[in-house]
Amino acid sequence: MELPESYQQEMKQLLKEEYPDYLSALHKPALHALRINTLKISVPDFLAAFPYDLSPVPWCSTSFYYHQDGITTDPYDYAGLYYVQEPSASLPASVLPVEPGDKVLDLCAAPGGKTTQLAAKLQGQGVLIANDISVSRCQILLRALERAGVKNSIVTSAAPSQLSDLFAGWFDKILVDAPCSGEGMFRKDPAMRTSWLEKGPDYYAPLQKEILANAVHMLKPGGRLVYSTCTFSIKEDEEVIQDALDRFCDLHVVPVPYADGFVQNAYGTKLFPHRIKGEGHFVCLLAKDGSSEKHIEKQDVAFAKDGMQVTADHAQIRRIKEKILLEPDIDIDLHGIRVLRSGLLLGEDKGKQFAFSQPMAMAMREEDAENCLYLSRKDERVMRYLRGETIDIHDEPVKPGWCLVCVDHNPLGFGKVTGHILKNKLSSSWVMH
Ligand SMILES: C[S@@+](CC[C@H](N)C(=O)[O-])C[C@H]1O[C@@H](n2cnc3c(N)ncnc32)[C@H](O)[C@@H]1O
Repeated sequence: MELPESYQQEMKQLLKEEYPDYLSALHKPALHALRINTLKISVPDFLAAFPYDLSPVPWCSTSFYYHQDGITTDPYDYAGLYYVQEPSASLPASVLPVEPGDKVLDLCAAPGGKTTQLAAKLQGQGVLIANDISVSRCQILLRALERAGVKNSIVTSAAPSQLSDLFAGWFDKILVDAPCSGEGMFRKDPAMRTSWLEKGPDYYAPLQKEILANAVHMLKPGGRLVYSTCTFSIKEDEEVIQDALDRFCDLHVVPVPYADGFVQNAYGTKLFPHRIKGEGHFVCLLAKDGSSEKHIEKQDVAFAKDGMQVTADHAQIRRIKEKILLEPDIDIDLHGIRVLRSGLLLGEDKGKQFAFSQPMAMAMREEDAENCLYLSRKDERVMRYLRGETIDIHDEPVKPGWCLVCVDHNPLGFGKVTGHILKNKLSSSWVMH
């Protein structure tokens, strides 16, 4: 589909002599990137082990372009070692200065690309509230957090106005990756051009202003907030920031580091597909005046059973019927808010036996298990295990009973060893099809 006429006029005004370059960029293929999950593996260790060609995305130290197929069916993807993320989408969370121990809110979080990036920055310390108004999209978000091995998140599905007073002045860092008209997606997803005609900047701008105002209300003095969109419209970007600056006199814009091709003004940074290798984004970093203190907790063993353990920062064990969860200990009563998951699901306690959950395996490190089966990524048993099959044990030194199955030292899931057989304990919804 052609670009909508009124959009063409807006972009001509915005880009002036660069407009033809923008148009020709729309005919080039979209670019693909993956972001290494540094909650599980360091960048050098991942690059040393991963067999595909990767090249760095200039504005995000954990993001890399890839050019091959097969990335989304690789065992390392299954192990949560990376997340496939459009290159320019890695900028917002990379400029939010999240530190371990922070209380972080991702207000429009689903499907979870930026949430998992924020969780990696927290390194398991502090708490991450991941919210999205759409319950169905929250299910995808929850799975992304589980696969990434995140222990300290709470997934809620609420309108920002429902959270605003409850969490007034509570968060150190907030990401508002707002719903938008998606102009930056026109190359990757031409269907966005049709939805732009139905819901364009005039539809989204009032919604974005309201979402951002609620977010600022939840930010601590001294806190930082990123507002981002994947659109170029001044109405949805600069004018939304101006509205927040008009409403909150203790708010100001903070410059973000420049990378080649960025377009920067007093409101933020724009990424255009003819200037950078990516689809397009707008990012603004805001600071609230003042200062606040926080302290980092040390990680303790929080749960241990049958030779498997999970460590956590400031967490408590909670039982909901048979389900056992490791829950971040926050001082806010979430009664009345739809909570899809609070913390990490450890497993189900059925009296005589305890069944470990797949999210627990994803949140463990090899040293958290007394009994591990180590498989190399070249071993054909890796894919058989991921397909839910029983696998043979060769001469690996594993003991009978619960066992953590690892690919190159990275946990994939549980099994139970009897003799020379490993019975597969992947739950059906995690089996690779
Ligand atoms: C751009 S997407 C977020 C993408 C996500 N941050 C990521 O990186 O994977 C915007 C999200 O805002 C949510 N949304 C729509 N209206 C909303 C509202 N009024 N309040 C909060 N979230 C809203 C949508 O469901 C959608 O998931």
